[in-house]
Amino acid sequence: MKFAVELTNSSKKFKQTIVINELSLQVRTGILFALIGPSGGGKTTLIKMIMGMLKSDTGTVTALNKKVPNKQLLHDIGYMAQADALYTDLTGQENLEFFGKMYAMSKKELQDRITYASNIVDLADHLSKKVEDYSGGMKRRLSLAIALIQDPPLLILDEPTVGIDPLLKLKIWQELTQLKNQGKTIFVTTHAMDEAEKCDEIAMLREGSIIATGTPFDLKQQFNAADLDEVFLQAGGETQ
Ligand SMILES: Nc1ncnc2c1ncn2[C@@H]1O[C@H](COP(=O)(O)OP(=O)(O)OP(=O)(O)O)[C@@H](O)[C@H]1O
Repeated sequence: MKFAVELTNSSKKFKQTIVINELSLQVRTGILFALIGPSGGGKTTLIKMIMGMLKSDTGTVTALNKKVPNKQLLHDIGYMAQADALYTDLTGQENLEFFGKMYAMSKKELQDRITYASNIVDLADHLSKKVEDYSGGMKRRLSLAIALIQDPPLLILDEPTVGIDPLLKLKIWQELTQLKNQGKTIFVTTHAMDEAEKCDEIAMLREGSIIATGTPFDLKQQFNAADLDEVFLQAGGETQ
C-alpha cells in the first residue's frame, strides 16, 4: 500500500464557512507525518474527516486502502483526540481494559498491551488510580496509551504531547520513531516545531488548504528559512 491516507478534493463546510477547501493530500505508508498550521486552520476537522467522524462534502477520503467511513478502520486506526475521551470514575487500568476489550485479544494479550502502552507513557505506577485524580498531562498520556492499545498499523494523534513534560515528550517521540521503524504510519498534528522537525514529511494547512508539503529540509529551503518556526510564520502569512 503506497499511501496510508489519501484525500482527493475533499471539502468541509460548516454553515457558510468553508473549513476544508477541495484539499488533496497523500500520506505515504510507513512514515512519521506532521500536519501543522495556525490555530483554527482546520487540522482537527481534517483528522475527523479521515476518521469518518465528519463526512466530506466533496471528493473522497481513503485510509488504509478503504474508503472512509468504514467500520474496520475504527479497529485499524489508533486515534487520539484533542479532547480526552476518558471515563473519569474508572481507574487508568479499567479505562485501558474497556477500550482494549473492543479488539479481539486474549486476556493475556490485553494485559501485555496494557503493560506496554502504560510503560511508554510512564503511567504504569498510576494505573490503579481513578482518572478523576489524574493531572491534565496524565490524562493526555492515558489517551495516548489507549490509541496504542490494539497495536494499529496507523496512528492518528491530534496534538499528542500537549501538556506533557519535555523528558516524557522525548521518550514518546522515541517510541513513535520506533513504531515507524516497525512499518507503522503515524499522523500527528502539532504546534511544536521541534516535533515537526522529527517527522519525515510535513504538510502545512492554512485556511483549509495545504499550502506547502515536504521534508523539514525541503520546507526550510522552499521558504529560505533558518528553522521551521520561520517557515511556519511565513506560511501563516505572519511575516513578509
Ligand atoms: N462543528 C463545527 N461547527 C462549526 N464550526 C466548526 C466546527 N468544528 C470546527 N469548526 C470551525 O472550523 C475551523 C477549524 O477548526 P479546527 O478545530 O479544525 O482547527 P485546528 O486547526 O485544529 O485548530 P487548533 O490548532 O486550534 O486545534 C474553526 O474556525 C472552527 O471554529
